[in-house]
Amino acid sequence: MRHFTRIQDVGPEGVETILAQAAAWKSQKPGAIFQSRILGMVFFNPSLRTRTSFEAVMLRSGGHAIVLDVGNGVWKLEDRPGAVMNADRAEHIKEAAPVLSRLVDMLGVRTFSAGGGDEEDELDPVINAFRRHVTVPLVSMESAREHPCQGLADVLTLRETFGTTKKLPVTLTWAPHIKPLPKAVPNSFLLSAAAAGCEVRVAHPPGFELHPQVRAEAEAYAKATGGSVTYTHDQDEALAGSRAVYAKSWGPATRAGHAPGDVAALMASYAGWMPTRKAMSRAAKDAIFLHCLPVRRNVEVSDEVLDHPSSRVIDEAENRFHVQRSLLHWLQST
Ligand SMILES: NCCC[C@H](NC(=O)CCC(=O)O)C(=O)O
Ligand SMILES: NC(=O)OP(=O)(O)O
Repeated sequence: MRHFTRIQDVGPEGVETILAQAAAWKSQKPGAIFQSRILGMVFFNPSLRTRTSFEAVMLRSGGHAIVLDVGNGVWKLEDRPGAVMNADRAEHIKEAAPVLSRLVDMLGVRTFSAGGGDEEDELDPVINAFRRHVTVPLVSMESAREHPCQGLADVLTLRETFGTTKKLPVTLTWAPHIKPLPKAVPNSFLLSAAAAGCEVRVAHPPGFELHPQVRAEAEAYAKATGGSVTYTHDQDEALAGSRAVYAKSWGPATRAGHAPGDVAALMASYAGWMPTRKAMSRAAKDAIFLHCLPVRRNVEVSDEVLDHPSSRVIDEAENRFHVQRSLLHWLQST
């Protein structure tokens, strides 16, 4: 049985297979490939695109989706092994995952970082608790470490624009925000772009490094695909000649010793990292702008960048549908 909670579950080869099918089915609709199939979706956090795109995939392919919002009409779920459940979490994932598995054909879970730090995010406790206890294919709808469906949609968008991603220079740039956001999206863009053979440049202020294990994994993909990954604290240097600019905010590498106010102040001190047209003008003439959304306008990215014709953020969101249709089919096919 296959699961997809991280890019490592499919590797560069699987990325190619899933994206090729997604591209083919985008132009030639496959029909009722999920006839009478049910996708269960468990949300610990809010969503607009993920919820709608997965549900649309199932409905448009002859299947059905059941959406559960944890803590809102659904029991709060415990993930910790051996927990004494004397607080507000009434049900353990040890029961919830196998019960749902008896009732649906595939299960999706969204569970953001709990803010316990980078090492905890690497362990990805909630999605991995599901992974241990499901008996149907499990798909990540964003967890603490990765948002792999987003990564696939990002690469499909690059391919549609440029034809190929082989050695394509792309920049993943840190962007400002009012609070420290999770690293799942930057991790996934880095991993997916490296797996697709891009020349990935990562720009962030000092102290916002991505986890060494994520970087090592990206390095291995780049080595295997003829791509490359480099890091800089100089946004302009990264942007020079880039064909795509991917903006995303994320929190500092470690919050140890930072009071919440200090982190906000630290992030505010880098307000100048917000992509503007001036920054975009350093990129290649045909450069596109990407962001996973939702985006806080004029904090994270300026209006002029989001409203410029070079922005592909809406296409990128639509591509979630196409990659997920292909992915769910791939998960079901063994
Ligand atoms: N699924 C796409 C991004 C989700 C999440 N963003 C957020 O939580 C934004 C919240 C805000 O702007 O208040 C993140 O960065 O991982
Ligand atoms: N990009 C993305 O996952 O959006 P949602 O959080 O709205 O699902």
